Amino acid sequence: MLHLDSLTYGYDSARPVLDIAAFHLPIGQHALLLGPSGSGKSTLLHLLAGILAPQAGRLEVAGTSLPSLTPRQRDSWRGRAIGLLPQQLALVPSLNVLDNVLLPAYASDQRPDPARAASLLGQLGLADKLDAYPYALSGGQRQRAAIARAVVMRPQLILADEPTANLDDDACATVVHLLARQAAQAGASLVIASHDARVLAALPNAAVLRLPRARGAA
Ligand SMILES: Nc1ncnc2c1ncn2[C@@H]1O[C@H](COP(=O)(O)OP(=O)(O)OP(=O)(O)O)[C@@H](O)[C@H]1O
Repeated sequence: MLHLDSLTYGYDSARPVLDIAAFHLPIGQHALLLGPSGSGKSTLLHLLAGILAPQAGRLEVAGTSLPSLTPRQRDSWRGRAIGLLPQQLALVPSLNVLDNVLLPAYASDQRPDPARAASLLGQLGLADKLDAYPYALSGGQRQRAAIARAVVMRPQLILADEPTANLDDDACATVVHLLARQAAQAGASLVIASHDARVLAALPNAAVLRLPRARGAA
């Protein structure tokens, strides 16, 4: 599913943020990117999603070598292959919950499937919130809507950025298990970036990639 070798990335070419010798993840397995703040977890998720392009090294995701794609090809590939659960959930305030979940289809020119979106929202306990707007949801409900949006297109890989930040222990375990279950149902692998050790306890079989503290960081 993932093949990373000699992968480097820096926002400024003089100072690499990431330098990964090797990391390989078999299909269907889950991975945790662990590391302190500033170690490059979000940067790596953006590389895996094809939002950023590496400066050097091998980066293969679900059989596609990302460095060989143009930015436009990466955008189209992302729409088909990747489900993203960003740190700031990024629900669109002017769209109701159902339309927020259908957004990845509109964004990638694919046919929206409202029945599937509604069914996912039902599984996530939001059956009565399809017409609600994000402002009228609790934080946990917004997060579940964002999980539905991340899996609705049956992506090969789901990328979740700090999904448990600010959650208590019970809610933390619930969110990790929801993500893992939805990934399994969609036939997807799951990569969670986190500095929260509780995520490891909730997903004990995941492969772990630990990113070192950034050089020069306190
Ligand atoms: N767009 C950007 N331009 C320049 N530098 C950036 C940019 N985004 C991140 N950085 C820098 O890259 C480094 C890694 O940031 P990143 O957000 O990937 O870390 P992180 O491990 O996800 O941190 P956190 O746990 O705090 O979210 C940091 O030093 C950050 O300041």
